Amino acid sequence: MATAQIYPSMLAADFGRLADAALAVEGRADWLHVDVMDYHFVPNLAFSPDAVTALRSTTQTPLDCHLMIEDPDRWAADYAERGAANVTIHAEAVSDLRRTTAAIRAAGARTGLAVKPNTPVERYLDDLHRFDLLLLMTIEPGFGGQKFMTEVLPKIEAARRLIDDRGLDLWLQIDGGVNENTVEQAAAAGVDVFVAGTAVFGADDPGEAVEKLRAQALRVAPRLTPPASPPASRSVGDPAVGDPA
Ligand SMILES: O=C(CO)[C@H](O)[C@H](O)COP(=O)(O)O
Ligand SMILES: [Fe+2]
Repeated sequence: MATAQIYPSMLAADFGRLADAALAVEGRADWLHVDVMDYHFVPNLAFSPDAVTALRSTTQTPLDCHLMIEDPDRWAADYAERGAANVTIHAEAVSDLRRTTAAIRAAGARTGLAVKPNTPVERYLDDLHRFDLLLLMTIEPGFGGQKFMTEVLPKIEAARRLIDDRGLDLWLQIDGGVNENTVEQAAAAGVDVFVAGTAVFGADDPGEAVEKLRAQALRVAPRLTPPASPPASRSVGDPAVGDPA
């Protein structure tokens, strides 16, 4: 059993009112997803370390940093030191996976491995035990508001089987195009952590949008359970944060 978790992506928030956006989902969102982009790994630029520090001070919700940068070996630990509770690095960008995951953990954060839609998970089988989270991109990274790639669904199902068969302690996350029309397919395929930007911050009531997405996932996936305690009553460092039930 695993907890169904919804992570609103700050990339879709109003950049002039980021604190308000974070507060709009506080107590409803499990974590906040923060996309870090460097104009090199992806053709877009977002969320410096200082922005993470600032966001960290405005919300109780744990931060999940998704590093879409050319040199995660050099910068990943800094995001953990700035207060990210999870730092995810891209398989296509990392050079020294063992050292970089160790540095992230030493700075006190969980760590995730992200793969683009065409990157096979099988390539990293021997390293999966170093991670807490596996992120399967359901769009080509770089921009929000793209269409969910349904062709990734078999990859999600295969990853779910792999995690279960090997007994890996790994949350399975997807990112890109998650909305009311796609969340159920993904949940049924085996996802437990759903990043959603446009579907949350494009809604009239972002907090309610989070609850609706979680309810949809729970409806179709019996393996998923609701959060053990309301996200509002938890804090970073609390072992209950997002723990599988
Ligand atoms: O990593 C990302 C883009 O590379 C974002 O997390 C993604 O944009 C989420 O936004 P949406 O839900 O609108 O697709
Ligand atoms: Fe992301």
